[in-house]
Amino acid sequence: MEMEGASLLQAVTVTSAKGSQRSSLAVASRWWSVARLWWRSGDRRRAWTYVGACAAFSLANVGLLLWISYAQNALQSSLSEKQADGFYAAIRDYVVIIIMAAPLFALTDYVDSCLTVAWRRWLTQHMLRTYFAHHAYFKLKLDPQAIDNPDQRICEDVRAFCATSVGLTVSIMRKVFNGVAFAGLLWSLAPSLAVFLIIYAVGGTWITVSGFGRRLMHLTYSVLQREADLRFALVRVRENAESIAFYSGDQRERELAAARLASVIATIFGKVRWEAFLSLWQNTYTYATILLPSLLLHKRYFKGEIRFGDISQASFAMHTIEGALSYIVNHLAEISQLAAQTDRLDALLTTLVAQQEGVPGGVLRKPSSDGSVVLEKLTLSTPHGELTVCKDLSLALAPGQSLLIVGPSGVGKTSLMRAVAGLWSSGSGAIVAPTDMFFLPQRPYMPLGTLREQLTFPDSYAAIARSAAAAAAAVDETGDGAPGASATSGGGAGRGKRGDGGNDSGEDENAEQLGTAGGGARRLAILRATASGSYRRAGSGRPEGSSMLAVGAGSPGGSGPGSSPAQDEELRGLLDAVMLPKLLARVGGLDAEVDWAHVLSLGEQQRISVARLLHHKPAVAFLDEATSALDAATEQALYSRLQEHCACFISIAHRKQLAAFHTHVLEAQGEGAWRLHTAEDYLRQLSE
Ligand SMILES: Nc1ncnc2c1ncn2[C@@H]1O[C@H](COP(=O)(O)OP(=O)(O)OP(=O)(O)O)[C@@H](O)[C@H]1O
Repeated sequence: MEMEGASLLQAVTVTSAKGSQRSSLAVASRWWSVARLWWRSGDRRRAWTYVGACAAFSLANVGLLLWISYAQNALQSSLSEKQADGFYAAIRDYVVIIIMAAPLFALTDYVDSCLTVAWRRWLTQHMLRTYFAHHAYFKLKLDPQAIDNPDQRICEDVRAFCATSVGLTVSIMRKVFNGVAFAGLLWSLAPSLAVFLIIYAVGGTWITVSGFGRRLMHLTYSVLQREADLRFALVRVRENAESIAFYSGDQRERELAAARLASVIATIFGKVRWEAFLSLWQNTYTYATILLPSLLLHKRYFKGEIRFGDISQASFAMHTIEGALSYIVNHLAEISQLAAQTDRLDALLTTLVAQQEGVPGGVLRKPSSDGSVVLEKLTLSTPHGELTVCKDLSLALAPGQSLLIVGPSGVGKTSLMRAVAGLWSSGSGAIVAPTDMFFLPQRPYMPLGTLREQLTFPDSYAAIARSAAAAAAAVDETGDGAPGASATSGGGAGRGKRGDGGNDSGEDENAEQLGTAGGGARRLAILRATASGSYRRAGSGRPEGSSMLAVGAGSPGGSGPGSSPAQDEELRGLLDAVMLPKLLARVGGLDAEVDWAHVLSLGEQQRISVARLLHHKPAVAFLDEATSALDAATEQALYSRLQEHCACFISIAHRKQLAAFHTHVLEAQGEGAWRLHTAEDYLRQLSE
């Protein structure tokens, strides 16, 4: 089916002006490069089954049409010749045709819709896998000019691409079948009509493509882009509602949305004007041939060479073939729409794949076998090289040691962390680090979900369920439910398992890097909430659990997805540890779901982030001003917890007194230079 689609678009080039040839061919090849992903994937059997069913129903449709044309011929001829027997026979045929046509047409539409939905599901899943692999969603943001609105491309453009592709390719397939089936019939009745039709359709297609094709495609692309920009402006308002309200930025944001709406409307009006011209041309083109069969055949009819019904059958055949040959003329708007959607999807996929392959060279990353973090002659710059963050920086941090990074705002402290996390790699030198690291970014991220999911983020849902199962099993074994009795593999191994667990998913074709950044290395898991409220997924993984803190019982807790008494106890303990013991009662338990980013204060969000860190217990923890919104006493209490539970941690902070909780201090000197102190030396210098 997609072959016909490609050849349709290629056919545009045959009849198009020289200038637009390359672009039509390029569109066809881009369409094919997106379409073939499914046809060649592990799901290709389903794809080809649907295509086979579509082809079978299309053939049945053509057979029925041919039958209708003969029944109509018989009906009209018998009427004009006053033959009652012939008339009743034709009526009988018509009744049978109608009885067969109703279910056939319904089934045809059903199979087309199934094909569209199955394709959309696969392509969206593929896009999501690619988008979330190797932090691609983050890297896209580094060059916002490259790809606009990836979210709209993944949701809306994929949906429209599949629907339009199926609609066009299936109807092209039917037109081809119709054209072939009726060509012989028309040739036998009126060869001159057949020759005329071919010339007419070729000329009409050429005028349509060269006059309207590129212009409409460009306008369609612009409409899609501007509509996505408008939606994005409104999403940003929703996400930043409180800040905008504090600034009283209502007027400014409304003006921005209104300006974007104006841009959408102006582009749509431009498109509508061109569509009106196109419609004028299409109508003229179609109606000009309405009388042609009668004009060409009436003399033969008057001479008695053909029957009356032959004229209407020739007319039917002519319009069927004309519909097939003039497909591009009559469907240019949809083809332009498909070309624009194809462009947007192909550009997104190409960019995502290029990001996965990475830029050759740059900072080298090596795994650390002993849990130490080592920078070897690290020279790091911003992604496009505007600024050098550090030059030839070397340091080694062994397990048991900790580092505080200090320096003025904008000097490059977070950038160093980005490099260790693998988010930035422009520069030279090497970074040796364990895979088991956990990063707390400057702005806490509160995902959608329950309090339980806030505390265990970024564990996949599957990992949460496994963790709960493991904890429950441990409770069963010991019989006392004490959290210390649950699996104690530790957060480090835990995150390794989280990655492994993802490999169980048969859906996942692209292996994703194991977790280096806390918020990013989350495997896609296909889940269903079972009737009992627990989660299940295909395949099984090793149990994962990490209960680590002494806990107090009695605070309210839920029994939602993935929960177990032991895990609930562990999570309550975490809340106590970060000094949020009353939160459970306030929000209604571990399985309460609220808009956390807006309900919790920034300091509370930061404490939830630290609880996540304690839950995961990584080999190395990174805190980027992760306690900046807390009062000094709470901050110090949290750092004391961190010292107890983390073998190695690296912090960025502006409060220099935090050096007391670290063994070393890395101080920015400016111009890419850094100086390493022991914490004691640094504190002594501060007090002097
Ligand atoms: N994606 C980017 N492209 C280009 N420059 C960037 C990018 N991200 C950050 N920068 C620049 O790199 C420099 C270092 O940024 P970074 O976030 O590391 O500073 P910082 O020392 O952590 O600052 P602060 O203490 O204010 O958080 C800044 O001048 C910043 O504007």
